[in-house]
Order: sequence, then C-alpha cells, then structure tokens
Amino acid sequence: MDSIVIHGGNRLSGSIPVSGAKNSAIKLMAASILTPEPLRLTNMPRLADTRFLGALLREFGIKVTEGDGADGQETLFDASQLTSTFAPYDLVRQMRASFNVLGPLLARTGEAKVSLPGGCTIGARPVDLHLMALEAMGAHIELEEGYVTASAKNGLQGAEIEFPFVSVGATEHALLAAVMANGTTVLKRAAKEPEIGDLARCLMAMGAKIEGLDTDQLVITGVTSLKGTDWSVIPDRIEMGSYALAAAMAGGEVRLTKGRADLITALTDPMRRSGVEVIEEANGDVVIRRDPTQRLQAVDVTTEIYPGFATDLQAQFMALMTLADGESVIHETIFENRFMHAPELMRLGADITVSAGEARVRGVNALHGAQVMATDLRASMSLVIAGLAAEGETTVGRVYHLDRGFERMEEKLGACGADVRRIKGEGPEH
Ligand SMILES: CC(=O)N[C@H]1[C@@H](OP(=O)(O)OP(=O)(O)OC[C@H]2O[C@@H](n3ccc(=O)[nH]c3=O)[C@H](O)[C@@H]2O)O[C@H](CO)[C@@H](O)[C@@H]1O
Ligand SMILES: C=C(OP(=O)(O)O)C(=O)O
Repeated sequence: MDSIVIHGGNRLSGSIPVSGAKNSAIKLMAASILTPEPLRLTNMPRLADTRFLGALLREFGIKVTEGDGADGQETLFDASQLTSTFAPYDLVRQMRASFNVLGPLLARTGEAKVSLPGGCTIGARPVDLHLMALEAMGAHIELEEGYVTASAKNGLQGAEIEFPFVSVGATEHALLAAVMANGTTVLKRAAKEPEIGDLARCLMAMGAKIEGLDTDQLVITGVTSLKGTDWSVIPDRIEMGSYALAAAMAGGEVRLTKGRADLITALTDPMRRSGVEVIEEANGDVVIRRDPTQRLQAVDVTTEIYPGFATDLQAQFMALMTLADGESVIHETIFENRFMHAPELMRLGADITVSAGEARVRGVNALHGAQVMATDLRASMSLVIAGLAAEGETTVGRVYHLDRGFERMEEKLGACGADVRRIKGEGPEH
C-alpha cells in the first residue's frame, strides 16, 4: 500500500488547476449505458473511481477508450452492444456509486442484476430510496444473496416520486431511469447538487426532456431513445475547496484555475470569516491568500445539502480549524459517522472532542508530524492539509482512499512548493 509523506512548514505559491468532478463524471459514465451512440466525456478526471466504473462498464460490453483531446483528458463510451446486465460484487464493492448502473440498465434493456454496494466508514448508507424510486416506476425487484435482481419487461413507467429526505444518489438514479420511462416522472424533494444539474444537462443534450433544473422538483418526460453527445464534466468543487483549504492552512498565495467560485461559496464564506483572503478574479480564477504569521479565527460550520456547507469538505475544514484561535463547533448532519478523521488529527496534536454529530475543535498553537491513517476519501485529504502545517514529518497511510477522488495530488501541491511525496508500497490496495 502506498503512503504519502509530508514535510510541513512550506508556504505555498503557484497555481493549481481544478479537475473535472468525480461525483459528476461517474454519474455521466453511467448515462453512457442509455444510448447505442457514442458519448464523449471531456475534462475527465483520471481517478481510481473512474477506473473502477470503466471496468464495470466494460463488463457490460461497453467500449471505454481513454485519450487526450483538444480539451485535455477525455473518455469515449460506445455502448452500441450491451452483452451483459450483470454487475458482480467484486466490481460494485470497490465504489458504491457503481450501484447507479441498475436504473440505466433497466431503462435500456428491461433487466439487470447488480450487487448491493457495501457499507463504508462514513455511515450505513442504505439504498432503500433508490429501490423505492425504481419500484414506483414499475420495476419488479428481488433481493437475494447480496444482489438486486430487477426487471421491467414492458419498460419503466413514469411516476410521481416524493423522497422522504434528500438523497443525491437516489435523485440521480431515478433521473437516469426516468429519462427513458413511458410517460412523465415527477421527482419531489430532489437533490439539487451541481453534479445533478450537470447530469441532467448532459442527458438533455442526449435528447432527454427534463424541467426544473437545479430545483428540488424535476419533471421528466420519457423518450424512447437517447443519442450520443460530447459533454465537458463540471469542475470538482470538492477538489477546489480542498486546495483552497490547503493553501489557507500552509499560508502563501495559490491561484485555483479551471474551477468555479460560485460552487464553493458555502466554504469561502466561513474561510473569509476566519481570516483567509479569497479573491474571485474576472477570468474565473480564485486566489487564496494568507499570511501564516497571522492566526486564523475559529468559525462554526454545519454540513447541509447543497447549497449548504458540503459534508465532503467537513474533514478538510476541521483540519484548518485545528490551528485557529478559539473553539470551532462542527455539526455533521448528512452522515452519522463522518468524524473518523478526528482521532487521526489528534495524533498530530489537535484538540478535538466528538459527540453525537458534533465535533468541538479547540485550536492549538502547533501540530506535530506523526504517522496517521486515512479512513475515507475526504479524511485522507484532511490529514494531508494538516500535514502541510505540522512541524516535522507526517506519513499518511491507506492512500488508496485518497486516490479515489484526488488526481495527481502530490504533483498539484508539489508545484506550489509543498514537500509532499508518495512512497510506493507493496501489497494490495484494498
Ligand atoms: C458519488 C457521490 O456523488 N457521492 C456523494 C453523494 O453520496 P450519496 O449519493 O451516497 O449520498 P446521499 O445524498 O444519497 O446520502 C444522504 C443521506 O441519505 C441516506 N440515504 C441515502 C440513500 C438511500 O437510499 N437511503 C438513505 O438512507 C444516506 O445514508 C445519507 O445519510 O452525496 C453525498 C452527500 O452530499 C456526498 O457526501 C457524496 O460524496
Ligand atoms: C463520500 C464520497 O464518495 P462516495 O459517495 O463515492 O463514497 C465522497 O466523494 O466524498
């Protein structure tokens, strides 16, 4: 297993290009199942998650070709021949969003057998709302031996679906199924994360009829077939926010290019309140500036559905607060167990108390390098961020979590002067 070694204390100076969003790319990849025509995704991040999903799509007979085009990294999907609708456990367990192939497979072929996704350390993460939506659209669903077997021999039917609470994955899954259902589907209490808007707009470019974009009610009029298109993946707001926090933690001045400032205002507002300079330039770049000799102020945050503070930035924000002046109260409202990074940050000297969905972070004067372990994707980035400001050497283990969602992280931070190296390890990554 690889590890990341950081020597803290360097100020950062330079530019970091923001990649395409993982959480959009993997849903757009699932959309390729819906059309026999080629779908070309540009601004594609090269991540473990896109690799896992690419392997699963190939299992269905889809040709997946990665390359470099005029707009950078791109991937072409050709699902003209679907030879299988079976998603085996070994491929789905690697990444829970693989489960979202179920709806498109059903919509295109009327049948699918997909492994239930495994749990992960941030919470129980059931898929009951996904199944509820597909059943409401007329799918016959059986659960057996860890697999969902689903059929809709006469096609999926439009339905009115009201989610009891907001779920990103269930909204996307229902959308992917409804675009080719017979009749109209109404999704109430839909999630409105930017990645859902990206998926919906790509589906519309493929010929889908969707109203209510970026609102909590989507109205989808099913069509009988979808065509191919070219689509550029939206910038990764979580990666962008993570590097903004890295720059704030280390101090110095970093320019974030190819991102979108409007996608991270729920983060930049509290960053500004804590004392970080965030400059939005006319060309769309965002400059993060901080004098590391000036102490930041503690700020409270509560994770919420979009446009609130993203749960996927909570761990990284907590890292920043470990060195702030005062006590920061961080509420996690989306996942019941997303404070696994707190004990690891404490190994670096942070002072944090966690109880029932709330972490109290009392800023300390300094962090000290230590060996720590990544417990999930965003937790791993919080440890890297803390390591940038810690005195001495920090070694982050279980880096395969980080590789799920951060492309060339060492290279991007290294180009700004951070001393971050990857040590190749022996043995399996999972
Ligand atoms: C690949 C991807 O896009 N992942 C994102 C997606 O995850 P994901 O789509 O899994 O997150 P959801 O919005 O579905 O989860 C929200 C809450 O609903 C619960 N729930 C969800 C579905 C369901 O059928 N039943 C149920 O109880 C979950 O356990 C969780 O407590 O949104 C999360 C919330 O912004 C982000 O942290 C993840 O990075
Ligand atoms: C939790 C995340 O991803 P996933 O839903 O794929 O586990 C994430 O991107 O932070």
